[in-house]
Amino acid sequence: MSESLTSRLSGFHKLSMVERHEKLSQMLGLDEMDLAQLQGISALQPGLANKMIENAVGTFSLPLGLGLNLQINGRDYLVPMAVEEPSVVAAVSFASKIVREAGGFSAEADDPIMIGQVQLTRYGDPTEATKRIVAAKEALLALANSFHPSMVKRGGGCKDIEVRVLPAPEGPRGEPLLVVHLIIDTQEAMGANLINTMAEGVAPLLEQLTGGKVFLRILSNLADRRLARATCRIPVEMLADFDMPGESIAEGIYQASRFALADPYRAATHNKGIMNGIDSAAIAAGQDWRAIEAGAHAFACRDGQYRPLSTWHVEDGHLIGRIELPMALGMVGGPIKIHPGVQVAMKILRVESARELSMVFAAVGLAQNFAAVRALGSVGIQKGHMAMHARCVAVTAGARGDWVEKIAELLVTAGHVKVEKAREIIDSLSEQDFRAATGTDG
Ligand SMILES: CC(C)(COP(=O)([O-])OP(=O)([O-])OC[C@H]1O[C@@H](n2cnc3c(N)ncnc32)[C@H](O)[C@@H]1OP(=O)([O-])[O-])[C@@H](O)C(=O)NCCC(=O)NCCSC(=O)C[C@@](C)(O)CC(=O)[O-]
Ligand SMILES: NC(=O)C1=CN([C@@H]2O[C@H](COP(=O)(O)OP(=O)(O)OC[C@H]3O[C@@H](n4cnc5c(N)ncnc54)[C@H](O)[C@@H]3O)[C@@H](O)[C@H]2O)C=CC1
Repeated sequence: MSESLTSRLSGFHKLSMVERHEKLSQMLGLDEMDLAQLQGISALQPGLANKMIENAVGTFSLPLGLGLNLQINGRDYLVPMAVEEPSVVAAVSFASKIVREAGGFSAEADDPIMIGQVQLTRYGDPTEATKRIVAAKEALLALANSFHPSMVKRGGGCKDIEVRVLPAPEGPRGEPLLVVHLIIDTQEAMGANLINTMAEGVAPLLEQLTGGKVFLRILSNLADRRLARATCRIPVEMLADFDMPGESIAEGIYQASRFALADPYRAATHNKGIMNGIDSAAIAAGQDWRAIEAGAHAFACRDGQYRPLSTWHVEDGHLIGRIELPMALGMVGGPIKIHPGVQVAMKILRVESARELSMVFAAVGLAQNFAAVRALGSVGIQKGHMAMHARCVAVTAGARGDWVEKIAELLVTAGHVKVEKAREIIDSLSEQDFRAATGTDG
């Protein structure tokens, strides 16, 4: 495995899957088991699936693609992406190709600090209850850490206690809410289970200190102390395309950013585009993508209005993009060391820490967004997206084998990417071609 591996794999998408495997083997030293995993031959076995979840009746597959061309902080990354939607992987690779020519992404991530919440009720006077909890901070920290001494040895564990008094919501009980936050360094883990253990562990002492009653004890997915950020800076002239000057493309991207900043209806779609990339990478890398989603959307409305997670503006002849969002990821825990597909994905990703993984995901999100808003602000999304979606349309209409590409091309040329059109094309084929195209020639 070479440190200087390049993610710039021009024409990778034109290779057959076998050729792509050969290329990956050469570059990353993947062994036969890894390749068998990619080919689905040694995919997640039912026996293991039965240990992972309840009522297991089988396993479920998704296409796995490789996001290419990514360069972050001077290092190249190949990003495995598990996703069912056409054009997502192409879009990340496309955007990353432009950004690397402009110097690549810069990214950074906070320390892995998470929040565990304990909800206290019937505590009496909130000021007095708060005072007692704050006074017992050292005892609470020691108690929390006693449930995970190995985390403390690693340099993590519960680092601080905060008390929040929140106004009572509408309803019959008028008591303000008293919420204790455990501020926990989870090191290389996403941390949910260990945080929950600590939150449950300190609850009896909190009840004893305040005379109150604890109800919920659980982590917060609004991981706003564990943010990842990525930026890119592209000379405007590099954006020229579709017979349009770079200035016009940059203007379209800037207008997309303004639209999303002003309007939650647009911001939701803008952020969906970002999550196209992040979720796909998260699924492949065995991360809890519901936790990432929940954190991202809660963070997006932190000032009271739902806003975009990324912004774009032009400065000194450069298009500047920025993204910032919570990123609670792990290199250990959950399915990460168990799922065989995740093992291969991690070999391909070559990240050494949860922080590094967070930076990669942030850059993937920004790349995905760049590709979408570049298309949306110029020729529209359908041109690039529908060209790739045409293959799914052809399959839906009954095409099989090599005929899928042929029919997809005919659909794009006809400018009519619809199942009815694909059926019409298939029905118009000679009997021999029809049989070949629909896989019914025996
Ligand atoms: C689709 C492209 C990339 C085509 O763009 P293109 O101009 O045909 O690409 P190109 O031929 O210039 O190729 C440049 C690079 O892109 C990659 N690439 C190019 N083609 C392929 C391919 N077939 N398979 C794999 N990779 C591909 C590949 O890395 C290639 O480098 P090369 O290998 O040539 O050195 C472009 O039109 C694009 O980025 N469109 C946007 C697509 C998009 O955003 N899709 C997301 C789904 S839509 C959605 O759900 C979100 C949305 C839109 O609602 C979000 C929002 O509203 O903000
Ligand atoms: N609201 C949410 O997001 C919730 C998520 N979950 C699930 O919890 C799981 C994540 O919980 P975790 O506690 O992260 O996983 P986990 O319960 O598998 O624990 C990870 C363990 O790895 C060990 N470890 C070894 N080396 C480590 C290192 N260098 N740094 C840190 N820990 C190290 C620690 O003992 C730690 O407890 C995910 O599967 C998630 O789906 C569970 C409940 C709620």
